[in-house]
Amino acid sequence: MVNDPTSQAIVTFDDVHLTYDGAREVLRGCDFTLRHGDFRFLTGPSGAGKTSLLKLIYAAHRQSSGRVEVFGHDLAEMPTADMPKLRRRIGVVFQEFRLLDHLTAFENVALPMRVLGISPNSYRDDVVELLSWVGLAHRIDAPPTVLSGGEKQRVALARALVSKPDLILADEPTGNVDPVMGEKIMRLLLELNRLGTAVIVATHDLGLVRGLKQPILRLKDGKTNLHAPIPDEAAKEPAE
Ligand SMILES: Nc1ncnc2c1ncn2[C@@H]1O[C@H](COP(=O)(O)OP(=O)(O)OP(=O)(O)O)[C@@H](O)[C@H]1O
Repeated sequence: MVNDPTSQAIVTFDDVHLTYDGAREVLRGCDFTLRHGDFRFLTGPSGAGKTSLLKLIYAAHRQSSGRVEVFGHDLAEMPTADMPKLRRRIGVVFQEFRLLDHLTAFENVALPMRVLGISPNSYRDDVVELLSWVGLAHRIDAPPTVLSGGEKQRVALARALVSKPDLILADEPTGNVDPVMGEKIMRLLLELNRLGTAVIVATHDLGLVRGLKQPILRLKDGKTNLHAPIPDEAAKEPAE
């Protein structure tokens, strides 16, 4: 098993607690491991802490106690100067998109590559292909200000994928799109996962989760529990 990439932990949570403003404890002892090639749906009621958990992995928040390791690094020990390097390996699709209004859709998707100083010749085709794939070939020169919520969401998804990250964190990536596009986005994430990318998708949409046959990390009462995939015929959330 030495150097077996499938055994590599990408994310490890060890008794992780998170309290906002010293008052409400959102996470109350989360323990889980995400390994190379894993796909997990992260489910739980609104306000359960799904976005907060993803933000801890991305080092956008710091846990109150416990240990968060990403790519083998203890984030509490990691110098701030090393954070950009870690984040480059993570593709994020957060609910608030964070697109730049003065750039076109193409430029927004290309931005992570530009920031890395990569020559446009080596990513231009990938950006065009990704935008076509998410159904936005005709909007390539449009700024976010003229795009719908669903279109912005798809630009954000393309931007998260362009650098071919080792880990994708997607927060409700199908929240603003119609069911056909939602299914297409999920199939793309599954395909990337099959190619080796670890993926966590936070979602309320149990209709989408059902039938995709992926394990579920259920967040309830501040704790995570791993569940088997929901079978096609079942529409309910997994029982505790
Ligand atoms: N920066 C913050 N400061 C204070 N409280 C916060 C902050 N971010 C989130 N919260 C609170 O933490 C709780 C969990 O929020 P979070 O967004 O992580 O839940 P969620 O499961 O992603 O919810 P949803 O499914 O509605 O998006 C909520 O009660 C929220 O109000």
